[in-house]
Amino acid sequence: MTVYDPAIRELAALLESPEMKDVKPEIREKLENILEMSKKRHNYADEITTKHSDVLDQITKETTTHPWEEVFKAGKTSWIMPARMISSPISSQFLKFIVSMAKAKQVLEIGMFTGYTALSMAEALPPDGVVITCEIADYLKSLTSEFFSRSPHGKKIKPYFGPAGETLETLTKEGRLFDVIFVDADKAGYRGYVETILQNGLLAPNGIILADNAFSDGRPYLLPKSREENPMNDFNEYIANRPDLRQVLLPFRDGILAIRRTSEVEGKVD
Ligand SMILES: C[S@@+](CC[C@H](N)C(=O)[O-])C[C@H]1O[C@@H](n2cnc3c(N)ncnc32)[C@H](O)[C@@H]1O
Repeated sequence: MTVYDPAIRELAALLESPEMKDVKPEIREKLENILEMSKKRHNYADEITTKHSDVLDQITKETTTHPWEEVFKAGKTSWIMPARMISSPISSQFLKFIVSMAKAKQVLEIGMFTGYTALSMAEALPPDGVVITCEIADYLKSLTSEFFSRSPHGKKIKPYFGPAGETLETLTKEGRLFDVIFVDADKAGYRGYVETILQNGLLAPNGIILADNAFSDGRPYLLPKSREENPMNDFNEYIANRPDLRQVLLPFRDGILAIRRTSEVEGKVD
């Protein structure tokens, strides 16, 4: 289980630390209970949320067991891709809700990895719907193509390989318009991606942008707020300070910042 809340990680570390040896047993027990309650809350959300499809389950398991370190050592990737980058059943279900509620036909994803969220969103689209997903790592071409071939929804997914900034320019030239945009790639790139999306008119009327990892493991509210050291805070504040946008930070897992145009959120009166 990935723990995203730094307060819980701190508590777990404290319980393992030598400082605990002088602490009264009843206090230790209370602290252990607090940690347990947090795990139970997390597990309860997983239990109650609708389970993901069999193919998404296979992708999750095979991503976890994939030999990422060997692949890197063989020079096939430029870094050891951490399996923990894959999203969870809760995020999968949430994305499916948004795509279906938006009656989306055109979806854009920035950051495909092993295709878990791309396939999740494809599962919620009508037969003529499309998920365009951007990915920089060529190694993932054959892996994801094989994963997508296992699902009837896989044919709705069109991966574009290369740096996402360049792909956004290509998509602009192609005259694309997206109803739902899920941003889940390099954190330092988020601000530029969203600026390009809005400036180049890639977001359809009534469209929504969802930016994953808005909490970035606690960095935005725990680290100094400079742009270089804290790109996720820089992005979150940039969005929060734009009067033409409305946003809500959904505090589940590592946080998702949902963004819409102000004119499409604020109601009118006669
Ligand atoms: C967090 S993972 C995406 C996880 C995926 N959305 C999921 O939930 O299963 C981020 C991915 O973005 C890719 N990436 C990083 N920088 C990128 C860039 N500049 N352009 C395109 N893709 C990039 C990485 O290679 C990685 O596969």
